[in-house]
Amino acid sequence: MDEINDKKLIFVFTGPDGSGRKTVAGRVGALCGLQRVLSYTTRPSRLYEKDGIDYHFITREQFIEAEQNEEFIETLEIDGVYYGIKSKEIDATFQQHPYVYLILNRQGSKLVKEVFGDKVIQILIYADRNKVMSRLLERGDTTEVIYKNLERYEQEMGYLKECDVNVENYELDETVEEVTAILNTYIK
Ligand SMILES: Nc1ncnc2c1ncn2[C@@H]1O[C@H](COP(=O)(O)OP(=O)(O)OP(=O)(O)O)[C@@H](O)[C@H]1O
Ligand SMILES: Nc1nc2c(ncn2[C@@H]2O[C@H](COP(=O)(O)O)[C@@H](O)[C@H]2O)c(=O)[nH]1
Repeated sequence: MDEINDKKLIFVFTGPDGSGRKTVAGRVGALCGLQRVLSYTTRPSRLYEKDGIDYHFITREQFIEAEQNEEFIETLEIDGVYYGIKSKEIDATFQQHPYVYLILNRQGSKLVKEVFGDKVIQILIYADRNKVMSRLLERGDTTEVIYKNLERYEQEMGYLKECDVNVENYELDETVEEVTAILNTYIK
């Protein structure tokens, strides 16, 4: 266990919605041996999403109860939808794996950095607005969801300079290769 405690690192994938964070993080995570800690959300699942894979989908009442019990390390509200990561799940994952990863927006990434300091590596994945829009359309998101996401584009991109790593995601295989090579420099 001491060996895990010495090595433990949290890789936070951030960046604009639709830039490909989840796809890149999933592939890099598998290649680098990172374990994902999933967020909880009160948002209804989208057609392509699965409970326990993309998020833990819970009711607003369940979220509020967990929040009152101080179970979340941080929470986020966007347009009446709540998101959060449970501290206990980060701790439990660290009992088994030295390296975990999270997918968070700018606010969550910043807060996790404040809590865990230099144990946190922030990786911003990005693509231009047009790419984001076309990928989300192809994924089947509604135009309403896409326009809501794009409203946050500049804000999320504005975090680029504060991240340890930033990679443009155009050719997926190249992005995965580049991010994997960088993350391997952090993993001993
Ligand atoms: N380099 C790429 N080239 C083409 N398509 C990609 C690339 N990277 C990701 N995609 C596709 O773009 C879509 C959005 O990717 P993904 O879900 O990983 O993004 P995200 O940033 O996690 O977005 P969100 O937070 O909205 O779920 C997916 O359908 C994914 O398969
Ligand atoms: N700070 C946090 N941000 C989170 C969390 N879970 C997801 N997110 C981010 O929210 C937006 C919107 O997500 P969507 O899936 O509804 O499009 C996106 O940037 C996510 O990465 C969390 O627990 N904390």
